[in-house]
Amino acid sequence: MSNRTLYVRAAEDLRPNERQWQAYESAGHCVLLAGPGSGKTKTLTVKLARMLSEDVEEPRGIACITYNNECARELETRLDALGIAQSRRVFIGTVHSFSLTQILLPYAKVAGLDLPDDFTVATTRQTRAALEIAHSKVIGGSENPQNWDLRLGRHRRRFLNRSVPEWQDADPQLTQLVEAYEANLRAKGVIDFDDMPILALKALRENNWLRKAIAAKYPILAVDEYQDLGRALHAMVMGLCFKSGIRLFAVGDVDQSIYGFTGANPELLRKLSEREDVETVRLGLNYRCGSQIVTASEYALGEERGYQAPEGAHEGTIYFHPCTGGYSGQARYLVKELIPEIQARRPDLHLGEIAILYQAKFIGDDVAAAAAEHGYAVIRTDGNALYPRGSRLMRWLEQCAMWCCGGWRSGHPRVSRVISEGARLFHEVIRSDDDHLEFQRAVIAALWDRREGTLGLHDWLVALRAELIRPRIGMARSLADEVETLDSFIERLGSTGDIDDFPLSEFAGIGSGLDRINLSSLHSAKGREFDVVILCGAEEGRLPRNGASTSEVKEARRLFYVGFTRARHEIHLMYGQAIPSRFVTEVRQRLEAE
Ligand SMILES: Nc1ncnc2c1ncn2[C@@H]1O[C@H](COP(=O)(O)OP(=O)(O)OP(=O)(O)O)[C@@H](O)[C@H]1O
Repeated sequence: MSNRTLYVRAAEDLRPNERQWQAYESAGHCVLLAGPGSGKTKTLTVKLARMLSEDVEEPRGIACITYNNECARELETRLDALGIAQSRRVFIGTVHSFSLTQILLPYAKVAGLDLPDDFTVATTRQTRAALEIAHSKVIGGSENPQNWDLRLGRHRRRFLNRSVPEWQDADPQLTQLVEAYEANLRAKGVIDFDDMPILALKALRENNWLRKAIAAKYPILAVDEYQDLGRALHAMVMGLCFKSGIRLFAVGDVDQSIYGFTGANPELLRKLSEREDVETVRLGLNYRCGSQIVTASEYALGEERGYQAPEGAHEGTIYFHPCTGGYSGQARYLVKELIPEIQARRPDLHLGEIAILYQAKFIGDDVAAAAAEHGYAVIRTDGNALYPRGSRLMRWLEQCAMWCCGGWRSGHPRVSRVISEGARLFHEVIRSDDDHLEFQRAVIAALWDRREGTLGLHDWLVALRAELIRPRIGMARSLADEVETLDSFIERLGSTGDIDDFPLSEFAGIGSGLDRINLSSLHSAKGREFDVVILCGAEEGRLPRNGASTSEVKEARRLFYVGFTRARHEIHLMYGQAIPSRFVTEVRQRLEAE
């Protein structure tokens, strides 16, 4: 099927929804504002496919930016279904990777950023060391220098323009710490994560030709999850879209803003939508959640938004589970009683359609331990996951594993896909057709001899690292931190590591995810959907936290709302019976009063 047929067919779903169709037909800057499950991402992806085919001529393309690697992963999957993959014409990724790969790596030198020619991305070890040295110089004392990490980041993101007097005056000690820290990084020839958008913005601001160059390559910029993207991206959008002619298609929801602690400000989206030169479209239907869940979601948010389920939608059910025994008691109840009960009631449901969401990773530890004890396979997406689920390198290795464990026979995934994704990952070193051919041969040779699900994952990864990754990584500057992720995972699997080695087939299963329960932090569940959502640890002290300020309580409430609205058919709220979260209590009381 041609790409055009794919998106034209997908667009037919949008046609009955007048407002989705309006956004699909928009010709200028467009901002789509809407609640959970309203089809923002769906409309964005179909519109993107259309714009790529009808509005942008080769070799020009489209850049699509989203909040984190998880969201980028979701977008890539959805665009893939429309026949669109990352390519020279299509950028899909975070604002950090856009800044690094589209602005800093190609243009840092000519843009006068004063970075060493061969700068790379700092590893965690390097950033920690740089902070330690800066701390001993500027602050001193016996406290842990890493305690300053959050404040340091916030200060850097707050002052995107350092030529204002407040940069020196607002908090002189913190400014000195930032300057010493950055000087230490530069002395090592590296930049860190926060540097990426900050330096990219600086380069764009100071070089009109650079804005034109980006506009020439990407005449259209799409942004998903705008409410969480922070001030640097907003400033880039202002410059690129409203001064340099790039057309904007942005989607977001102020009520789902959950990254205030990193400096995101939902007001920026509101302001954008109020501009006269922007067509703002608001969607009102929630296609994801059953009608009861849609109604209750407004109780969860504590605001009336008037969202509705489409006519004929299923009802959906909200369950309350007061528990005893702390988080481990909730985890035991969950795997011993609740999940078996759901499986008995709905024998056709894949475990991959169930998500257990929580606010803190240590709750995930309890759930993971209980699940392991009862023989449930899980996929974790939180700070204690085996490896960061958003890692592009690990994701590619998962695909390689799927190919070795049967994909070579079934075509899921196809070898051409494994090769093209790998080539994109190593795009800095695979430049010519010959490079590509050589890479293709190396991938096939490395995987062909290892098509056996019972192989130990540790040795399999060590071999692929040696044959495919190490020979290319030296020149792939954008992948330095990814390799650190792989190295530390291999170390953890090794004989002195803290996790037992496991068979390749299990690793491949992580890639496909069908028969594994999803364990995820509430933050990482953003943008995703599941048939059954179990929100555990929904209690006072945790959601919201003890001592939370008014704005933190509001953000905790939005986080609860995001978790609540991931569910299609069932949402289960689980909490210590003596201390249900005030948000749970409100949902319950308002449902009882109906
Ligand atoms: N017009 C439509 N007709 C039928 N289903 C739709 C339509 N629009 C969206 N959907 C379905 O609704 C669900 C939610 O869509 P999507 O994930 O795009 O919403 P969203 O607004 O991005 O959600 P969130 O903000 O909660 O992440 C998806 O399963 C999608 O396929």
